[in-house]
Amino acid sequence: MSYVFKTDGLTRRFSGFTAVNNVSIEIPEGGVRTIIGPNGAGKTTFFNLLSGLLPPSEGRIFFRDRDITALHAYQRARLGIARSFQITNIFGHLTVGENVRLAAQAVHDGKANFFFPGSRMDQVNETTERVLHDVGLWDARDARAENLSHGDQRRLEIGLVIASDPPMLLLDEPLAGMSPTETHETVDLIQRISPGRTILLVEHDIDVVMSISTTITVLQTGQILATGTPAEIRGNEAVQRAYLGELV
Ligand SMILES: Nc1ncnc2c1ncn2[C@@H]1O[C@H](COP(=O)(O)OP(=O)(O)OP(=O)(O)O)[C@@H](O)[C@H]1O
Repeated sequence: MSYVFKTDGLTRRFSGFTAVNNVSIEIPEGGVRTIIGPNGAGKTTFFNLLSGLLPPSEGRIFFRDRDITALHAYQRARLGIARSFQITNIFGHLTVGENVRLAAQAVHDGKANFFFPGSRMDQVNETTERVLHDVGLWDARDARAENLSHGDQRRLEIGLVIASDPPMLLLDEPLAGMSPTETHETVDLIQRISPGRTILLVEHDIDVVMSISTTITVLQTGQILATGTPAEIRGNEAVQRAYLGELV
């Protein structure tokens, strides 16, 4: 099977505490894979290991057959592994359009590049426009980013991530703090940008998880408890005992 990510015995310890414990997983190309689990199960640590924010204590990580274990986060980003950073990436004093334009410009060399030929400028303009439409912020393009609602800032953040057209997106709790309307719009956005990409999500909203995921992986105390379709996970007794309880 072709996979985007494969981990082999991935382990991360913090001063003797094992947050991710010997996780071996293959994430196939395409679809939405959601990681769920109780608080402290190791979901964010697992994300940080995949995106290169944290080095593993043990184990290896492969991206499309390439061993990326030793690569830095920026090197992984250049391979097309994009991760959202929960608004911290947004420049509040710039407009929404300027934020997206900077992300579109930064695509090739990993840093903002203000000097390039006209043909590249056309590409940047095109990408900026497409992303603003994709994330539903075209009408807000001239607003300062800091004046957006929380939900719109989260959507802008997703826009910055997709500006580089990455094949692999890691979204850590993209719905956190959103109103029901914002949640609905953002779920819709994730579904619209998912064709042709692999999306890896950490999400707590179990209704959203069940409706949006192709496959769900359940982590518990740093280990994989189960992997399956939403229906399989819903019907899994071990998962119900450990986590879902009366939620489903
Ligand atoms: N930098 C760190 N130093 C020490 N312990 C850490 C560190 N990062 C995470 N941990 C611990 O590792 C465990 C897993 O944390 P992690 O944030 O990965 O869990 P999570 O499943 O994402 O939880 P939540 O759903 O609450 O966000 C927790 O017990 C946490 O306290």
